[in-house]
Amino acid sequence: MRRSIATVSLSGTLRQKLEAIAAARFDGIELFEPDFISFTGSARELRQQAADLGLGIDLYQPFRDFEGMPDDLFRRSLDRAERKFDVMQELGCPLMLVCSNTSPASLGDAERAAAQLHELAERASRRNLRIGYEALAWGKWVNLYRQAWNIVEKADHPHLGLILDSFHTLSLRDDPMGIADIPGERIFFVQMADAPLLAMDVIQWARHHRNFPGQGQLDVVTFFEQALLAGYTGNLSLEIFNDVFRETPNRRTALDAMRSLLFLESECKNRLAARAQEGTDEARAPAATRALQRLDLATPPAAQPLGGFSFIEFGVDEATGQALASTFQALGFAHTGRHRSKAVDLFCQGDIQFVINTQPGSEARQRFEELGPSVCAMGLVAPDPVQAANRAVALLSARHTSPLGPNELQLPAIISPGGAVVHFVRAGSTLDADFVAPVPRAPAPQAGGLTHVDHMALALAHDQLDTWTLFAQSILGLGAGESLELADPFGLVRSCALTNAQRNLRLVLNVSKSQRTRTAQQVRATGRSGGGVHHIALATQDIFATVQTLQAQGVKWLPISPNYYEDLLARLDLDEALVRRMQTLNIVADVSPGGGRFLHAYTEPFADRFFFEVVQREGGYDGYGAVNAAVRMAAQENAHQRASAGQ
Ligand SMILES: O=C(O)c1ccc(O)c(O)c1
Ligand SMILES: [Mg+2]
Repeated sequence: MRRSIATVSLSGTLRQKLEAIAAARFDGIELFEPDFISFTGSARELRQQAADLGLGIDLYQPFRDFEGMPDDLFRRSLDRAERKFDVMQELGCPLMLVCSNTSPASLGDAERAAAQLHELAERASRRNLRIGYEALAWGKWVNLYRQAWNIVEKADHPHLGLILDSFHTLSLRDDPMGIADIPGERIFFVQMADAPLLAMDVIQWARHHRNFPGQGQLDVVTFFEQALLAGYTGNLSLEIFNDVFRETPNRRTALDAMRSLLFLESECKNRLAARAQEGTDEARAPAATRALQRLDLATPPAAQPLGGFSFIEFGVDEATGQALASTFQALGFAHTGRHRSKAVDLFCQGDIQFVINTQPGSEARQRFEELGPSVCAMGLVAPDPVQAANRAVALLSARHTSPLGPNELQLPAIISPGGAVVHFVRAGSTLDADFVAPVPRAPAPQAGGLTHVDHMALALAHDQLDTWTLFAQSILGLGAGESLELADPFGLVRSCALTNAQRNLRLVLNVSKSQRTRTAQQVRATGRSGGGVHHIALATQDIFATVQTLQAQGVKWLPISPNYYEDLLARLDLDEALVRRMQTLNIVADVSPGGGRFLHAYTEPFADRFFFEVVQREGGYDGYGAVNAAVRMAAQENAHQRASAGQ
């Protein structure tokens, strides 16, 4: 299919937008009229620039408030259209988008609307142009694709067809299932947009909060599959009005855009293949088969069920490495290995492997120079690591190869947004082969009963959230969970959780909505890349024993206000003796309606950057203790102020 994107979706001047769109290998653009009006060159020059970049100008949009007008206004609009047709011919653009009328002057008479669109299509046909009619969710009379299709059918002109936009249909919770019954050749264009579910006015939602498929919560796969079942073979296009995209570097946005289309195509292809084979849907099976035969939908290697974190690697300098090693040992990690050929150390506890990399000149070290102490790489368990990396590359991740020492294994790896390396490793494999027994630097600590990494939380710059969400969904196969706003003493932090179906790989993405929160300060401190690890949560089956043991080894737990425990007693039906024990150990709690319970405690931050959390999940608890985040952030701020005052 031809892949295109509306110019409104990206930041920059029109010229810069075209360059970013071409670099991401799109076939064409939807030219958003305001972008053309403010363009400094002529239509012919734009046509040439686009052609030089290998881009077609596939759609001119939008043409507003046309159909269903009183006669005098209709005549004036025809003149307006003829002028736009002149421009389109100069641009070499074959199709105009007419969106449903929002004018108070318009009349709700479908016959009139059809007759007027017929006339417009007739005028367009004289110049070999075509008209596509789109239902806007807030059109005065026409909001639904069925209404728009009804008018297109009535108008009955070969140069008039329907334009579908997933946002308008799905935002109104209209049923897309009827789309498959529309003749595919009468659908002239399909615009795709996803969006988070927000309770707000639909115009505001549409003009500020759309995002790419795979970044939101609308069922865009079902929508697009319906168009394919209808027999649609035209453009697969993105039209995204998004306040953050307007300021995000447009090369990244364009790559995300292409990734989202490849992902959408492959998801639809899987659906169609299932429909064609299973015989579960007799009525649609032939249409699914035809669509698969006709279309060259993207086919990345299949998604795999990833396991959890195999290892997490920290890139630091020697001094920070020493401090981190002490922290790990206090947390009950044994120093089990020294790398054969590099300044790299391995610390283990349960199934957790932490790596400290201080190798001068290494990428880990470069990352430290750029970001400060952070996670530079991680290993994720995959049934077939090579295929997992190949899927990521097919979905536009950069492949990563590291310089190998003697006898070292090359793990398939890719670069995640922001630059950390993601390695894929087989279940049960360890890093031991690359490491030898270290010279003991300190008496071995007592293990703290930590078993595995429960989740990793990242602090991201605000324009990285959508990029990360798409990466996590399309490449790591995670699904979006709760998205919450948490109150820091100096502003709100949005926290979005993602997890896989097996619940053994969990990520939390934090973005500060204020410039003044600790999260925002940490993100700023990481410089250009904007973001890094925020905290790492480690699981235990006995948090009381763990916290006590680790405290005795020097771990400093974040002090929680006594008021918190009084509130806990009032709020939750917890045993008082239990709560008092929690209080002595600074353990906090959450419960879920289904009877699940979450007990957790936070360490004081490491180097003012990230912290560790110890967590105990019980009874199917599936969240992250977000109710306690405000208390945690206030406690961190108090600790920070105390530390600053003490200096
Ligand atoms: O917000 C708008 O006005 C607008 C214009 C054109 C479109 O295709 C659309 O989906 C929305
Ligand atoms: Mg649209």
